[in-house]
Amino acid sequence: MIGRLNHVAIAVPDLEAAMAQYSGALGANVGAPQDEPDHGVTVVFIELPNTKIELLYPLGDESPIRGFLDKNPAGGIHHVCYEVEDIAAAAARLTESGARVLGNGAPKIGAHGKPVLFLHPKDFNGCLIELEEV
Ligand SMILES: CC[C@H](C(=O)O)C(=O)SCCNC(=O)CCNC(=O)[C@H](O)C(C)(C)COP(=O)(O)OP(=O)(O)OC[C@H]1O[C@@H](n2cnc3c(N)ncnc32)[C@H](O)[C@@H]1OP(=O)(O)O
Ligand SMILES: [Co+2]
Repeated sequence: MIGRLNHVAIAVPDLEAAMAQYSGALGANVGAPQDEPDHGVTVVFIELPNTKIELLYPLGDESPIRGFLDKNPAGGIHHVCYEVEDIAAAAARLTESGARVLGNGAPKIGAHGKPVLFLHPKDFNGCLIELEEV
């Protein structure tokens, strides 16, 4: 069911500083900040030859990553995103297996304009998983 690794997301306490590190010290191709108010984050994508890095910074008072940054003030790996062909079928299979699909269970449109959903980290070895339909 899960396919390619679409991105690895890193929550950062200072978006500009993280962008400068990736473009400067790491010499990577860093995109422009993208506000995603429906998700409570500002994202920056860094294109790599085989996947992407997604820098995450809180947007608004209700950001779902605020708690993560409170616990990890220097930042940290926040989630991994796997691609799936059929997100509804994936959600049904995962729910059937006893995994928790976060939110109201319905996919939202993510940063790439595709449906995404999230699985509770406690159900997957402490790893927050995002699925993106491609
Ligand atoms: C524009 C979309 C973009 C895209 O790629 O398209 C995105 O990726 S948007 C990314 C931001 N959105 C989300 O992360 C939505 C899903 N996340 C959530 O609903 C919450 O973050 C949640 C429920 C995973 C955690 O919320 P919160 O931290 O407020 O709750 P708790 O403190 O109760 O956490 C419960 C438990 O989980 C541990 N935790 C929290 N976040 C993570 C994490 N990223 N990775 C691993 N573990 C995590 C937290 O420490 C708690 O553990 P405990 O042992 O009980 O203390
Ligand atoms: Co993501």
